[in-house]
This record gives sequence, C-alpha cells and structure tokens, in this order.
Amino acid sequence: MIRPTFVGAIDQGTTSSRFLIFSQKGDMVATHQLEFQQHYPHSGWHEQDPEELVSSVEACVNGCIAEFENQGHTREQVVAVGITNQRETTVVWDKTTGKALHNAIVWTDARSQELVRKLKHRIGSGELNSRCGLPLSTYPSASKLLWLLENAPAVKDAYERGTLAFGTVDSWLVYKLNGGPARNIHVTDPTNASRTMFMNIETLEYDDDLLDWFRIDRKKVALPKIVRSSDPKAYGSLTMTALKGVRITGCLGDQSAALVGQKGFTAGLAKNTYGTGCFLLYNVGPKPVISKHGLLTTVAFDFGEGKRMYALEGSIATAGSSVTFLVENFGFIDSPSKLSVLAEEVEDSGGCTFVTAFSGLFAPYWIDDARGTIFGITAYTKRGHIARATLEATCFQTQAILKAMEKDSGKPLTELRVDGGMCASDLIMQTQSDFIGFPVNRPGMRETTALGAAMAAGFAVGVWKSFDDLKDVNNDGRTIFRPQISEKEARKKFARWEKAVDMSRGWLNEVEVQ
Ligand SMILES: Nc1ncnc2c1ncn2[C@@H]1O[C@H](COP(=O)(O)OP(=O)(O)O)[C@@H](O)[C@H]1O
Ligand SMILES: O=P(O)(O)OC[C@H](O)CO
Repeated sequence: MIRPTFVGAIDQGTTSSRFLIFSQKGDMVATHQLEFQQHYPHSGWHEQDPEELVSSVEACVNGCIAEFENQGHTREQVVAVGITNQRETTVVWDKTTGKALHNAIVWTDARSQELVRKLKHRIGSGELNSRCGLPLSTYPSASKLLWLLENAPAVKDAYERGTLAFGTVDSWLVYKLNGGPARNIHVTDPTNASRTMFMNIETLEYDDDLLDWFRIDRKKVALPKIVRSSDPKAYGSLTMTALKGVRITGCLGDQSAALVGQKGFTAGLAKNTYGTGCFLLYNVGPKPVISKHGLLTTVAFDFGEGKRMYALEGSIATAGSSVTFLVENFGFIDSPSKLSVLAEEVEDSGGCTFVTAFSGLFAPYWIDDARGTIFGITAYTKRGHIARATLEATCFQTQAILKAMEKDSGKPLTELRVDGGMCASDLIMQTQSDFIGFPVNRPGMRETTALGAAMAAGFAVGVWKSFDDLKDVNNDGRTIFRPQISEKEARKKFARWEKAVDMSRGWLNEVEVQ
C-alpha cells in the first residue's frame, strides 16, 4: 500500500510556537502549540529566551507527531519540514560553543531609539531605504545588533574575538535543530534577510556599503548565508525530536509565509495578518518597488528563477498584543476571544480613540516618540468603549496603510485576504470592511502562515511542482465581510483617528528617551 505523504511546518511566532502537519491537499491534519515566556525588563524593552524558542519548537514537533500517529499515520510519512518565524527578532551566539550570548531582542523592542536618533544624523542615512527597502528605525535587526555590540559585554567580547554569530530566529532555529556547532549550518532566506537592513534588496546579497555604514566588520561577525526560501539541501535536517533525520527544505519569514499560504503568488494580490502585530503584504511582482508613502519593500518569496517576487509591506507594531494587554494588564476580559463580547456591549467607542503606540507607531507613520494614548475619555466611558477603541486601532492603521499602498502602486485593492489570531473575531473583520469600504475575505483554515512554510518545503522535494498544483488548496469555508456603513461615515471616523495620531506625536522628548 502506498501511504500518502505529508509536510510539516514549524511556526515560531511572537507569542507561541507551533508545529503543524499538512496533507498534499493542503489540509491541516495535526497541530501542537505552546506559548512561551515574554520578558519586558524595562518600559519599551521586549526579550525572549533563545533556548526556550528552540525547546518550545521541539516540544511542539513531538506533541504533534504523537497526535498524528494517534490518527494511524506514521512519522515516516512526513517527508519535509518548513520553517516560518517572527522576523527581525535578533539572536546572537558564540559559534564555537553554540550558546546564545544574550536574550533575543524582539522585533517590537524600542530600546535602540536613541541610537537610531543619532544614526539618522549620520551622512547617508537618507539613502538606506532605497538600498535595503527599510526605513531606519528600531524595528529592523540592524539597530538591535548595534545596541548589543555597544551594551552587552559578552557580545562585544565575542565580536572582538571573531566568534560572534548573528541571526534572525529562522537562522537560530536551523542552526540549533541541526545540532549547533557540530554541523554549523548558518543560513537564512531572502525574506528574513530583507528585514535586517544588511541585504541589498536588488541583489539579495549582503551589501558591503550598508555594513560599512553601520560600521559592522564582517570579519568579526558571522552573518547567515542567504539561500533560497525553498531548497532541498541548504537547511540541513532535524537532529533531535520525533522527526530526527527529516530534511528542512523551506524557510520564510512569517508574513511572507502567510502571503504564500494565501496563494498570493502573482502581482496585485495582498493579505493582511492580524497576529501580535498586523502586516499587510501586497505582491508587486519580480522587481522591488520603493515606497514614497511610508511602506517597506520586502522579499515576498524566493523559489528560484522566475519564482522570485517582491512585496510592499505595511507593518503595524501593536495589534493582537493590544488585546492581550486588555486581558493581562487591565484584566478587562479573561481571554482574547472575549474582546468582541465586551465590545458588543456598546454600540461604538463612545468618542474614544486609542492610539496603541506601545512601541511607537510603525507604517505608514513611523513616529518613534509616540506611546499608547487614549483620547476622548469622559465620565461616560465604559470598558466596552475601550475594547472597541482597541480593536478599531488596528483597523484604522490598516486603512491608513491601504491608502499609502494605493498611492505607491497606483491601483486600489478590491478585496483583502485575512488571517492571524485576531481575524477569528467577526466584529473585528466587519469593522475592518466598514472602514476600508470593500470586502474582507477570511479563509476556513486560518493557519495560512504555517501552510505557506509547508508549501515552500513541499516545492523543494516535489510534493507540489507548480503553483497550479495548489489551486484547490484552502478554498472551502471562506467568510466574506462586506461594508455596512457609508463612505461618509467611514471618512469621518478616519479623520478623528488621524487627529489622534497627530496629537500622539512627541510624547517622549529627547530627555525622556532611555
Ligand atoms: N478572538 C480573538 N479576538 C481578538 N484577538 C484575538 C482573538 N484570538 C486571538 N487574538 C489575538 O491574536 C494574537 C495571536 O495571534 P497569532 O496569529 O497566533 O499571533 P503570533 O503569530 O504573533 O504569535 C494574540 O495577540 C491575541 O491577543
Ligand atoms: O508574530 P507575528 O505574527 O506578529 O509576526 C511578527 C512579524 O514577523 C514581525 O515583523
């Protein structure tokens, strides 16, 4: 009997790690998920333990395989594994010992704000964006690595001794899952490398001028080799877990993976993922487009010649994390899924606008001196109003990003494909459609990020041979949300949001910046 083949996907997100197994039809057959600890040592700082990222992934693989085998399958049916990950989060380790030298600095971490402020005065700062696709800010990995080199003695020492290795979470996982220094597999893919500020967005190679500008000496720090997002050999294989020996053949930053999982293979398609943050990626085709309106240029995926695409990206730093904040810091609700219930106790936000700038505001505004601010509170304000204002904040920022995208691309979008934890809420998706004035399309199977990683891995080993092989994947159970308010009303709400954004500028002055 020929047993069907399956592909596994490691999804290492900001708040949890997951392992999922997909059939050749793209159906998710087994999954295991674990949350891990977040560390906030100071206001604006956000760290994770690199060892815990690895151990949570390994536990997820084992938990998922147990479930898979309970269904009557065998682990040998999993022929390849893909990795997708939170991007920009920076890990540094000693390449001789394989040990992390500092906690991972998470993409949301704003500690490098002062450093970035100084870098903005350095000659040539204005040219960085067109070379690497990213604005100089606390968000990409570059400023996080510079901060570590200036402030973490162990990192500085390893740099001086030439034993320092740098990577984003994909590189760290691949390195550790391959057994660390024994094999020393130190690689990344262009979707992740395009988030560092070290890669040239045209050539997809490290750019010596960029590294020189940041004063990073390549002889003193090992950077991961940039290889394709789908590759049968470059990523090695798992040396531990129930899938020991299985090859890792796909690697995509999570937002690129979601675009792939939503089958956004051709120019003009877009998706918006509402996870810890929220990220809208719009496929612009095989040539990069540099934004003039506050968006990022990123690699959508690199599946080899003729299958390499770029995207314009709108990044929102705080989305699902604002919901978690209401749960954990304010105790308004006991789980994120109750947000909609609380928000539905009231008809609207009662005049409140919440600018959820916990790490400053990202696209399209890039205001690093703003912090979370609620406007319009009166004696009338109830928790439900704040809940509504919280969910509306992500929808307003998405609306602002879409306006910028329309200006950059010259083409208005007519439908938004969505996924991520927050999109489970019908109220949020309806609000989104109301604000943007066109349909929001939510798939039945929402693990599109993991599906994208599985697709990248499956392409490398011939599980799928062309995009056309995937045309029937994840088409069932879609929900379409259509606008229910007038354009005039949406415009009025948006004008109030823009006013609030403007008023949130400059909250942190130079003296207060850490
Ligand atoms: N029903 C819901 N309504 C609103 N927010 C939700 C809901 N379910 C989950 N979330 C939010 O979604 C986020 C988790 O989404 P997920 O896509 O798993 O994130 P990540 O990949 O960043 O770890 C959490 O921040 C959580 O607060
Ligand atoms: O973990 P997510 O889904 O919020 O995604 C994190 C992004 O990759 C950060 O750029």
